[in-house]
Amino acid sequence: MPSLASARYGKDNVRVYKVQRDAETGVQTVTEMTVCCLLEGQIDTSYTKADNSVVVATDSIKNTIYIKAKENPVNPPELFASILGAHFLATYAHIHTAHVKVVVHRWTRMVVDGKPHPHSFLRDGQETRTVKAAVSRKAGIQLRSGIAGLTVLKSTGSAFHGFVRDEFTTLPETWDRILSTDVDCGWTWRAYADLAQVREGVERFDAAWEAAREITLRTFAQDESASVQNTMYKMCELILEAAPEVQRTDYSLPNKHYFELDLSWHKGIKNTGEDAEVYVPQSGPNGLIKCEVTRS
Ligand SMILES: O=c1[nH]c(=O)c2[nH]c(=O)[nH]c2[nH]1
Repeated sequence: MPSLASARYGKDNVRVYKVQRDAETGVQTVTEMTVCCLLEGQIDTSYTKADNSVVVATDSIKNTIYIKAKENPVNPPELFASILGAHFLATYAHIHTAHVKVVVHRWTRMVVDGKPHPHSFLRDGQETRTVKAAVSRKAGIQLRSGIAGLTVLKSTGSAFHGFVRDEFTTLPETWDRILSTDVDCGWTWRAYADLAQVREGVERFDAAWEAAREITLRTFAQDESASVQNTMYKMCELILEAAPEVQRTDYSLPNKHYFELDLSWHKGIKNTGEDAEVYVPQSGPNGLIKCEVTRS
């Protein structure tokens, strides 16, 4: 006998833009985000018995996202995701969990003639700030904040040697290589009982995002990397140190390989080892290294 093991539904890819205008200074601040909101609860009969009386239409969920963005601050995204999730629980008794994901896209203020421009912005990279909120009657508000799509490269200061060598190994050891990755990292907060607890000390969220970003970039640049594994672990440790309310940190890092190229076939050109200058960036396969670090 089949039974519905789990179910959630809602609207994905809801694109929202909000502007804040400072009447005194004329300075405008913009936020662009993509929101996904999925509901869980007593909705089984909509799947098993064609009972739509338990369905809040995904179109209504989309409308709610716009209304809540108008009524409330959209920054920090942790607060907005919590407000949105809490709304669905407060409004619909049969919904027990709202899963909200907010992806904030970069609009960085332009500097023109050396001055920050009051209303012009540029997209400086595909990096996003992310929040996943699970708002539930049982567990309160669980938040995982993160950074995705932050592409970095260092041209030296990275090694990889001492790994297992056996009959499957062709990779030479290296004491100097290129290291490049698209950073996907996250930090999971202690559970908050309700919206009031999220609001109280709300500045913790921007502070942690700034610290995590700074720690990621500084550690990537300054660490004499023994491996992706070791460098990412150092980043996790530092984020836990910087944000006391964070319980767990995680990284998922592709190792984007740049292969040396033997050009000796052309007039004996030296382009390997110490003479390597022209490399071949690889699109795949790539390493993929992940970890989660918690407080012990
Ligand atoms: O930092 C690395 N970790 C690995 O596990 C690995 N494996 C590999 O082929 N290259 C690398 N680099």
